Amino acid sequence: MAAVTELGTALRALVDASVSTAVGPEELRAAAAEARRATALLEADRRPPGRLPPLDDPVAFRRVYSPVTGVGSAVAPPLTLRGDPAGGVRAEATLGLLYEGPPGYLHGGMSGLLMDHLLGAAAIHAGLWGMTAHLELDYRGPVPLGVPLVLRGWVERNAGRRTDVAGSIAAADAPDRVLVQATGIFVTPRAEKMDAYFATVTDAAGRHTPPGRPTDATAVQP
Ligand SMILES: CCCCCCCCCCCCCC(=O)SCCNC(=O)CCNC(=O)[C@H](O)C(C)(C)COP(=O)(O)OP(=O)(O)OC[C@H]1O[C@@H](n2cnc3c(N)ncnc32)[C@H](O)[C@@H]1OP(=O)(O)O
Repeated sequence: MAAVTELGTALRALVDASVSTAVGPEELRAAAAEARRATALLEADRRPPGRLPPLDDPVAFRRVYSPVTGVGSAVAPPLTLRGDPAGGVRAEATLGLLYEGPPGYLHGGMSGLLMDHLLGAAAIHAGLWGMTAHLELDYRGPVPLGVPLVLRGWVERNAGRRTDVAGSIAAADAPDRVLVQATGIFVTPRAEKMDAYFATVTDAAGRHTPPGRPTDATAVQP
């Protein structure tokens, strides 16, 4: 885990530098050569899609390469999710130029990614694992880059396999002024869909590890 985190941290610094650098073409080409060397090192042994990395824990929903929370991911902020005393889950983040949409502000699609994850995590936190069936966002104000943000997700209601969830993004110093408001419907797939989607998913040891067991609400830190 330390090595995965070390590489993820180094890659995030690299990616951030690559989108904010003002150096000339010679330095860019030298950096590209270094990046290709690192890629060749990592390509020596790769896993196929559907086989979880050894450090993933499907019961705790630990995904080390998640594009949102993965400590080993170059593109994840990465967010740390916590149980919110006000209900649901929350995370704090300060996002950089990698995620820029309008100059100085967060790309709207990135808000969608983050909200999808927060809402899904809120459902899981309540013991209601499901896949995103519907996600709707209201963009009420641009989300600034380089400023601490607070992201929240909470369950509104549940009926059978369907869970209605909501969430928000706001600046940490103005948490009541919602910049992005999200609502979503998460559905636990019917059994035949679960089988069709996840029949071949295994952990690193080759054991079948489909997501979504009823007790899977364990990953949020207190
Ligand atoms: C706290 C822990 C930390 C966790 C960390 C990890 C967090 C990870 C977070 C990751 C987050 C990211 C997560 C991701 O990225 S999930 C990836 C993106 N999502 C998908 O790929 C899902 C694709 N869709 C499907 O496979 C199916 O449509 C599903 C499985 C969703 C439903 O197919 P299924 O055949 O099983 O369902 P059903 O048709 O019997 O319907 C059942 C009920 O649902 C209602 N319904 C269905 N669809 C809609 C709709 N569009 N609007 C409104 N309602 C809808 C429907 O009316 C019915 O309600 P009712 O009539 O019974 O009342």
